Amino acid sequence: MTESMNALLELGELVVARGRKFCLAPLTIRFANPAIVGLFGHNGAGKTTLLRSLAGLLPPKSGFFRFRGTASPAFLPDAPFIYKFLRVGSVPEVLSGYFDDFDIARAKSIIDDLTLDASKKVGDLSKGMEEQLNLGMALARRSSVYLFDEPLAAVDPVTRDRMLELIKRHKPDDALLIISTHLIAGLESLFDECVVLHDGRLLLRVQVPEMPPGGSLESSIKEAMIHA
Ligand SMILES: Nc1ncnc2c1ncn2[C@@H]1O[C@H](COP(=O)(O)OP(=O)(O)OP(=O)(O)O)[C@@H](O)[C@H]1O
Repeated sequence: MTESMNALLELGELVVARGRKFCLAPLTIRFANPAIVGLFGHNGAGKTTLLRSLAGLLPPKSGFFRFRGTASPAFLPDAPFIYKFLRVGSVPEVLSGYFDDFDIARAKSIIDDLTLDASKKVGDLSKGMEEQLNLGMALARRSSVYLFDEPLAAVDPVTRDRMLELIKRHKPDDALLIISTHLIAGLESLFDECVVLHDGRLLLRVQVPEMPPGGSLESSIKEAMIHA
């Protein structure tokens, strides 16, 4: 097997158009190893476009992406995807009908971890609880690639920490997780690497463990974005 075929995710000269004005420039990136990758960039940089395209929801104009084997990615969109009329306790059973790779036992244990009331309707959860449920159910899929679009945008700091714990506990060790976010401070310990987009182009890719001693991830990313 060639090195290239071994990558968990590989993008080759990927171009995705969004509307008439925006285009992800040809993106060539290879994610060889399991990791948690932060996807950064200013509003409109193309983060959602990239993740939706990798999730199979926006066709490439040209170029390619491929996952290792026949894996399909577990995608968490930026708006809740679980029907609000469902009772929390019935969500694992229902989602297992949608996703072949859904792990009902893991989903139930995540719901227990979140101490959510199984008899409540999803629509009656607070916004933060609903976000946690959606994140948890995306993690309950058995995939080698997880794509999470801004899961931490609308939650308070305590809920955010619980969601980070959930990710650390339930992300399979051998999987790649790409998570788009505007938050950098406080998340440094989560990321193995960071990718920054600017106007659809790859502006920066940093391996967090290779940062110079005393170097701040936040200032490196901000510097790159300011001088782009
Ligand atoms: N449905 C759409 N139709 C046309 N253009 C769109 C659509 N959605 C997004 N765009 C455009 O695509 C570009 C990239 O948007 P995208 O949502 O991918 O950026 P983003 O980095 O996720 O931004 P944010 O941080 O604000 O979520 C923007 O110029 C945006 O205006």
